[in-house]
Amino acid sequence: MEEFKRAVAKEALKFIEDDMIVGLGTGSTTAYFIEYLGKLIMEEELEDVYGVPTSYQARLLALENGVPVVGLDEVDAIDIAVDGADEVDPHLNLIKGRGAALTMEKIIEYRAGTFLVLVDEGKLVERLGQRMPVPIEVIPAAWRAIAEEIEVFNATAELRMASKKDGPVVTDNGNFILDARFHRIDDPLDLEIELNNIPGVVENGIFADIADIVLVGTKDGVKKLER
Ligand SMILES: O=C(CO)[C@H](O)[C@H](O)COP(=O)(O)O
Repeated sequence: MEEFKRAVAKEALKFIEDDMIVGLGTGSTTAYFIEYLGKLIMEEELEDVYGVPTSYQARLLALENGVPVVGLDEVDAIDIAVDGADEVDPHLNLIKGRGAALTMEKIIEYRAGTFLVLVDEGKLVERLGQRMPVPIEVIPAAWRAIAEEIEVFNATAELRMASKKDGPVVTDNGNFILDARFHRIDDPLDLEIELNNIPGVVENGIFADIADIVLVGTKDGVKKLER
């Protein structure tokens, strides 16, 4: 799997040109991309490329690897955003947010000229929710009420607990994460909108209709899927 991640991260570099503003995703696959991007910038093979991080993780990695960072409010536009995903369906709808960075990821990726997704073939599914729950970022005070309300969608939601901290995961925005398992997701776009209509929901991890290109690491090399 690490080999596939490195392969798609390398392939993603072909999409980056001088003078680009690049949205920097979160997770282990994007970490390779940030590392390789930093190398090209340090070797002056790419000039005037700036990264807009989607998380503290992406920001720290960018700084560590020599990718200059700017905030979303400092740029006029984002040329391309590069990020991983947890599931990809045949229409290139995604589930994201295992790393709890889904809100900033969606804010940046929605606005990118091109949204490029990097996955290995194990992330391809016939239907979203087949393997992974849908992460939902919620205002802390509302977590229990929202977890109960989500049952209306034939789903169960669990508060995500931290592993190196006592208590729940707290996102970069100071919120909690609910991981919701749906019996069946027939219409990802509809569910994405419905979930965001619940008061107290900040954002959810369904990314319907926004991925432009998905690079898939397979044992036969990197495959390109386009919408
Ligand atoms: O959505 C994410 C973080 O919020 C990640 O992009 C997603 O979980 C994929 O991560 P990885 O590349 O480590 O498998």
